Amino acid sequence: MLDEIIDGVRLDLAEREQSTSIEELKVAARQAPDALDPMPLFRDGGVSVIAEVKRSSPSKGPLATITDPAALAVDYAAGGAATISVLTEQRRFGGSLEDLRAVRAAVDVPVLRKDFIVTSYQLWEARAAGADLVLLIVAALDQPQLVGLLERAITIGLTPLVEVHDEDEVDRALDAGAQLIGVNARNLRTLEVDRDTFARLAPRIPDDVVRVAESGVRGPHDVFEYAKQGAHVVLVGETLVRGDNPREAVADLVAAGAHPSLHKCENDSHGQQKGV
Ligand SMILES: O=P(O)(O)OC[C@@H](O)[C@@H](O)c1c[nH]c2ccccc12
Repeated sequence: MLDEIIDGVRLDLAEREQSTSIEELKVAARQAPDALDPMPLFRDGGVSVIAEVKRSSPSKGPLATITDPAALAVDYAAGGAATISVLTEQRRFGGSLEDLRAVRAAVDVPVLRKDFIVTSYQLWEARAAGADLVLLIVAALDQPQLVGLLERAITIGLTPLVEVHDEDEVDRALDAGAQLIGVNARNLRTLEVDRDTFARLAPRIPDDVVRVAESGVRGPHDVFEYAKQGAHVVLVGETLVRGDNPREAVADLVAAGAHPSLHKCENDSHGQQKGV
């Protein structure tokens, strides 16, 4: 599935490159407000929630009718989301840069461009649209591409969230210098979710790196479990867009990640709970 998605992404990209030059994007990026840094909040005890604006998925088709992505993002932020993720991939996820711009204009928290990034043109697009973070998927990139895009993202002022799904990808992310690593429970090749992925890979990620547990979070219980396994951040899409009160749903997830028994001083060096 990943290769097909990326083929589509490249076709759409070629079209946008026809209408907007990278120079134009650089001008727009310089005019954008300074990027926000999400890292201090992510490192700040408790478990932060990244709430995602997600219209469709390749595995499930349409998830929800989101008529107003900005209003949804405002609800997420009111519920305590530390960052809003916006899917901008069009063909399989039904997203757009328009959604990203609308969300950016509506909230004060950092915004993540969630897409299949393969060229620096997309990084400039993200910054020009007001994004603060970008996703870089290790499985979609060879090592020189990953290193190049990661360094370029940082130069542009973007915080890269580097996504991994197995041991080898964790090592590649660390070698590239990633400071923010997302473990995706969903295998993007088969689209299957395995919630044990995070627990397996987390011990490989050093404590000074921020660990994000991505995908398959059904509710507060999963946040609590991921927190016990050493997650600093959880990224949640489907559960939030399908529910009927996104503000409360985010607040419940935030509360689960702030549970007193998860307090940092009770954690050992891998963030695993001691004796509880
Ligand atoms: O809807 P879920 O299962 O809560 O998952 C959210 C997010 O992790 C998922 O959308 C995602 C993770 N990595 C991606 C890469 C591309 C597109 C989408 C994703």
